[in-house]
Amino acid sequence: MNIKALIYQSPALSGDYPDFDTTKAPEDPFKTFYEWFEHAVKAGVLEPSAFVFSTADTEGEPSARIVNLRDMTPECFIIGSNSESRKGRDLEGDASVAMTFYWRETGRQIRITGRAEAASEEENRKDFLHRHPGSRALSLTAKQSESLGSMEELKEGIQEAEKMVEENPDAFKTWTLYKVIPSHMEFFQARKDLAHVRLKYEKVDGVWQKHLLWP
Ligand SMILES: Cc1cc2nc3c(=O)[nH]c(=O)nc-3n(C[C@H](O)[C@H](O)[C@H](O)COP(=O)(O)O)c2cc1C
Repeated sequence: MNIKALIYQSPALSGDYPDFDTTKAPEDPFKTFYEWFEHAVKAGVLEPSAFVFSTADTEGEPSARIVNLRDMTPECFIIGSNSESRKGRDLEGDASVAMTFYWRETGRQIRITGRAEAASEEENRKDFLHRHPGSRALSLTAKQSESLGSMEELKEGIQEAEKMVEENPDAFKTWTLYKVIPSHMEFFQARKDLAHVRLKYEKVDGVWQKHLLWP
């Protein structure tokens, strides 16, 4: 097994990348995020809403996984998950999070750090009811990240939950929206000549400031 050889067979950062003119970047990083997201959708980036969501427990033990962005407001990014999962438990003890998007097709990375807050019960209930019945049933099994004995056990759990959703569509337990309020956002545009462009926004005294970073 020679993984190094395989790695060298797959060239990194070799696409036909768009320009990122930082002199025209908006003052508000949420606007930059929206522009980049819209560009990703138009450029045919696969699953642009999937990103790495990192948390840590109270001992500082890190943990990261892919989740989907569900929405964005002028102040926050919104994800949905199970409050009893590892990330849910981490967030109860330490609200610090990192979000990392990588869009291979456009050579773009976005890094966001900030704090996550759980939405109100009413917001969670509304969002839960908008979900696909299958996703609703899965989240009602409410055991995300616990050990699973077999795939049969999962199927039975889902069937039971489907019944529960049918009988009481208002039933929701642990489905939680988390709002990430960012303090830092960095936009990285890869370039073939390796003069990658990095623009970092930082919130200082409530005002976004931006500056370039060495690649
Ligand atoms: C493409 C993709 C999208 C996912 N989206 C979500 C999501 O939006 N919410 C979620 O809780 N888990 C999502 N997952 C599952 C998580 O990666 C993870 O397995 C799960 O949330 C348990 O993580 P935890 O034990 O660290 O809390 C997704 C997985 C993949 C591969």
